[in-house]
Amino acid sequence: MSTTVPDTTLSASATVRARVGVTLDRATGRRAELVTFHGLPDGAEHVACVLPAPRTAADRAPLVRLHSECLTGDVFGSARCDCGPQLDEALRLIAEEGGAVLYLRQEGRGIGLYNKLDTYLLQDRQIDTFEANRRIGRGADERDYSAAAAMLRALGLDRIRLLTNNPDKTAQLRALGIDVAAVVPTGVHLTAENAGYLEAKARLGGHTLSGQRGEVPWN
Ligand SMILES: Nc1nc2c(ncn2[C@@H]2O[C@H](COP(=O)(O)OP(=O)(O)OP(=O)(O)O)[C@@H](O)[C@H]2O)c(=O)[nH]1
Ligand SMILES: [Zn+2]
Repeated sequence: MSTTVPDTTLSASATVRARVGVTLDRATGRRAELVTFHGLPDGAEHVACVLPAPRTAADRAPLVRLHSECLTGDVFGSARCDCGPQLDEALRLIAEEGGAVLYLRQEGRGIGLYNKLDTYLLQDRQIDTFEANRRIGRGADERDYSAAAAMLRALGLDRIRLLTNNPDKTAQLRALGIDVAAVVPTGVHLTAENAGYLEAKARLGGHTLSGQRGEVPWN
């Protein structure tokens, strides 16, 4: 699913507003910093969760996940999608070697929570996840990652390894001047309930769902 690739010349800059220490009891038990920003291009309250590199970590680009908000999956643990397990996986992997999760307030691939829930009603009638967005007059995927690029720059993370199965994230970040040195696939968190959704993402959205671990150099 390719969205509009942003123009690098429009690439916004942001600065760090606050760094707040927290312990991530649910996912890892590790200390982390929640970072807020001034000047994000879309005005949304995106937040970065930064985990320091353990002393033993190899000297390589930090691991980063762009996680789009999914209240149903992340908070309630809905099995309609794979977001909750992906977030926990990202926090675990990033705690092991250092890096950041950017928690992006892009609920429903950018259409918002109520609209996403409306599309769930359509999906209950066998309409796929992308077509359901279109049926309510919205884009299949309305996300752009300009704010994410600005956050990475403000954190000094210009060169990263990106944890994703979504090629659009990599393409957009690169167009915005972030050096994505490698792509690390996320696991495939398949359930009976999310099988159709994952199949549509692979077939229509170009997501790689090999289930393979191991990073792919990006060039
Ligand atoms: N509109 C819509 N949004 C959904 C649906 N299921 C999950 N989402 C949203 O999709 C976003 C997660 O995007 P995904 O495409 O699953 O994954 P991704 O983050 O783009 O890609 P990965 O990095 O590989 O995980 C979150 O904002 C979810 O709220 C759905 O059926 N319809
Ligand atoms: Zn989800």
